Amino acid sequence: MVTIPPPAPRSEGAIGVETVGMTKRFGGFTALDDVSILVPPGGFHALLGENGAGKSTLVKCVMGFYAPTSGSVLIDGREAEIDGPKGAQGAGLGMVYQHFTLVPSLTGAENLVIARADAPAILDWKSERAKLAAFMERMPFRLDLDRPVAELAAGEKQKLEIVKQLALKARFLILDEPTSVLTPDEAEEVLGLLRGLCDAGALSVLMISHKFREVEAFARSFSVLRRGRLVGGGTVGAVSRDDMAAMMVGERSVRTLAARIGEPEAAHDVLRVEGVTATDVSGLRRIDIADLRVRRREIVGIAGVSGNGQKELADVLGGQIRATGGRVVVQGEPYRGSRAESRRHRVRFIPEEPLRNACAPRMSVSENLAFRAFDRRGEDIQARPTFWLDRRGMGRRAKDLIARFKVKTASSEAPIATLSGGNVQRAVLARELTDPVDLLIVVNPCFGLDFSAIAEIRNRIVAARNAGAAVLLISEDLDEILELSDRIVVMSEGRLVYETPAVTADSGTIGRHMAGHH
Ligand SMILES: Nc1ncnc2c1ncn2[C@@H]1O[C@H](COP(=O)(O)OP(=O)(O)OP(=O)(O)O)[C@@H](O)[C@H]1O
Repeated sequence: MVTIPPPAPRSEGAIGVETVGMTKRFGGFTALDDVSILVPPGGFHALLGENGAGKSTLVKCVMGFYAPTSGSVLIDGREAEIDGPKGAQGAGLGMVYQHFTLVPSLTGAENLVIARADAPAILDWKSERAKLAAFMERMPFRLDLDRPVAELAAGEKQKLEIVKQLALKARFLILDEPTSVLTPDEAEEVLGLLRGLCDAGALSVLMISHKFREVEAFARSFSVLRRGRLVGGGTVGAVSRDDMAAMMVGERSVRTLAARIGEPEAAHDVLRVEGVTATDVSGLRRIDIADLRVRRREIVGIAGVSGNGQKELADVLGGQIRATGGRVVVQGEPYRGSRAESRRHRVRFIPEEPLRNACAPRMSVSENLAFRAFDRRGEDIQARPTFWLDRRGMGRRAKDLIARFKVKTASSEAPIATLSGGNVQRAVLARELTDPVDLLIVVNPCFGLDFSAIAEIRNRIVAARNAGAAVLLISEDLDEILELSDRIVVMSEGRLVYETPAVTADSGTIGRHMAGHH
């Protein structure tokens, strides 16, 4: 038999990438089990799966962050030895993450130059600029490279991340939920441009996404992972959305959103923010909140494009930064977000990026679940303090919460940082939502979660409201705000600029206020 050797590698244009029998074990746990996926040159392939399905593990094996337990990566049909991120870059592979990796204080041009592995110690800016200008001519993205990254909107930053990878000569790009920080319009633009590059044969894309709409609009083919195994896939358009969802979750049914029960109690303000002014650490961003009230049994949704002061408002309420003026009042008393005050008024705060902001990453799931009550007698957080850690009690409580909130973890003693993003989120919600709550403050609670986790978490928020909690929901996801809120307030440039009851809300009007047209 004559075997035909694969064609000699080309030095430009899209490359095809294939994983063959990829398996990755962490100790006794198999995160990835014999997964073979092909992205042809110029392909746009979506990788779907619930939180913890193994998507990140697969792409980390491709990028050389992890050495697979077995299996290999083929590039244009040839086996590739990728021994780390530098090797991946040399092989034409690039990755764009959910969160930005740019240096905020540097301009776009400076970021592009320092990203190069061969960046010289002393730069000849004139020649670098000329090279960059020539490179940008060939890009479909228009970007102002002279502005510091900190001043760019999220969509611009994401474009710059992509341009950076293309400048590093990526011919196969992995995108890990690239649109989670973008407005719908920005997402359309960025994905449309990438699809254009694929169609022109300049790039191949593998995109991790939880958004069916995006997958249907931009990807050509898809694969679905479930519990580390490849369980389905095919051509986009040939499979219905329901069938894709069924492949992701298997036999389980997904809950639909629980109904809101009872009316907000107009006479009972739980939270009042009165004339609060504050400035972020950089001193660049200022908020000025004239009057915000959240009542018992009410969800108030704060809508806004990322970076319009939502983070600073959350930081004031969470006690991370001090207000420079005005006051926050909870249940009629001044409130500064201390642990004692939050315990007394039963305030729970779920910040965004919970692994970074609400967990000790290297401590176990069990210890992280015990943060609220570890120094109290028994399991009641209102109880008197104790000096001894009750490890057995902590373990019992952790196992119970893990089961009730369906946290997927190898064990309650595993470091919480080893859990997938969605499962960290579930663990934090388990900790914050088990005891009675009077005021719940949540920031982007479903960021990066799959649709069944989203349904579950939104249900928990509505259940807290139905049980009488006042809920302040700060979210960049307008669909989430529209779905959950009783009342919607738009935040723009540090101020609350528009308010509407959710029943009569018009998303077009809200969108215009979000975009700064008041
Ligand atoms: N370094 C590690 N050590 C131990 N277990 C790990 C490690 N990294 C991942 N896992 C486990 O492997 C499984 C797959 O995780 P992975 O991050 O690949 O999921 P994912 O599909 O990307 O999820 P998400 O959508 O939540 O990001 C999870 O159960 C996770 O706990």
